[in-house]
Amino acid sequence: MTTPTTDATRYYIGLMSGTSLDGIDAALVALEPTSAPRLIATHAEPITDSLQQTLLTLCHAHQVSFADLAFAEDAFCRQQAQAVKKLLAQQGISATQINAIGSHGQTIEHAPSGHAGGPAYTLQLDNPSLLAELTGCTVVADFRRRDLAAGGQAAPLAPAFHQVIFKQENTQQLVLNLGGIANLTWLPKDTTHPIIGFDTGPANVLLDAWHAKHQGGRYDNGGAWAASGQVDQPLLERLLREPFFHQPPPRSTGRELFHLPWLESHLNGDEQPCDVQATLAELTAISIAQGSAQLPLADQPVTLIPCGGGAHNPYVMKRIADHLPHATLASPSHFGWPEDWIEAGAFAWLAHQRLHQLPGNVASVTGAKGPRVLGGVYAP
Ligand SMILES: Nc1ncnc2c1ncn2[C@@H]1O[C@H](COP(=O)(O)OP(=O)(O)OP(=O)(O)O)[C@@H](O)[C@H]1O
Ligand SMILES: CC(=O)N[C@H]1[C@@H]2OC[C@@H](O2)[C@@H](O)[C@@H]1O[C@H](C)C(=O)O
Repeated sequence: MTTPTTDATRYYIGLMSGTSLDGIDAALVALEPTSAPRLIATHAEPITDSLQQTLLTLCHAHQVSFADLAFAEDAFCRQQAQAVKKLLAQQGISATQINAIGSHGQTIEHAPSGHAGGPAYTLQLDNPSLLAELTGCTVVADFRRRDLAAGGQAAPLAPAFHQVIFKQENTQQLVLNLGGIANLTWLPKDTTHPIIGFDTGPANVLLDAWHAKHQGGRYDNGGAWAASGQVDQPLLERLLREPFFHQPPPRSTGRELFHLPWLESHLNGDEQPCDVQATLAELTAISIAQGSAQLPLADQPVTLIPCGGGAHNPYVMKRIADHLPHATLASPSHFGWPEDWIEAGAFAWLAHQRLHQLPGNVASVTGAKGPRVLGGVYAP
């Protein structure tokens, strides 16, 4: 992360806070006309327990007051600004050297097929006007809704960036993001096939929630608790009946489907908690394997690039590797992108795409009618 920059270097900051609600990731990225995006520096701003609770409540609320929404948005935006300021201070860079911040915002609800017959929507809590004011930087935000307006799922958006940073000639690659939700990006060997990418289902969102309920703390470190349990096969089969797992791509999902009450509605009540955790790890692995089986050429050798916080969970990674015997693992760090910084990096790159009037989506991934320039620009 210390490669020298040149005069033509353009700095962007990507801000991402995902479904795990664990923190705001800020990535400083150098984008030069002739080379691949480079990660220069990073800062993770933890989301305080109280803001995490507020956001969780919003995600699962049936009714929300405007005042609560405004309170959460303001608190979230101020933590984003903190993240930017710390990143800049750490690098001795001024706001004027930043071309733009790409702000994903916090997804509160994602309903790409609408709800109860209503219009499709995806809702990210974000206040790009305030962020521009607090940081003095141009902010690009609202990346998902243009893809949705063009008939797409609005997610996942990272596949375009995966192609930019990972693509190698004559190699079939599968990028796996193990966040709250897991998603796959298939980068085909040749250009006769389009890129495919989709959410496969829950990953840490359920593992974290079940662990918090029974063990406390934010996550099952290393998957040790899951490893102490036995997979409950009948429970696994009941969970796998969920129609989302059987949908063809394009598909995307979130906390609105995969939450603790969803899990609890499938329990008999006599399960050992550690066995449920082992079953959730297995559900993550099997739904990824089933997703990969939906891809063309799925049984041929493939390079699997694991990203996201779940890549730090050796138990889940072992279960995935066992279900994908044709895959050879390659660390994203070999490509200059450590696993925890790819999504934030993607939003820096998406901001650059927006400022240059270039498309941010991949229509073959999201199902949109075509490539679209994503996001709105907020001047400093
Ligand atoms: N050492 C570890 N052991 C087990 N799990 C871990 C470890 N480190 C991180 N994780 C998991 O990774 C999660 C954070 O992952 P990440 O930051 O990729 O999620 P996210 O970006 O919020 O999700 P999404 O990609 O769905 O938006 C934590 O909540 C935890 O479940
Ligand atoms: C609606 C939404 O916020 N979706 C997230 C979530 O987290 C992982 C997965 O579900 C992916 O679809 C997406 O995020 C990444 C950054 C994406 O758009 O590629």
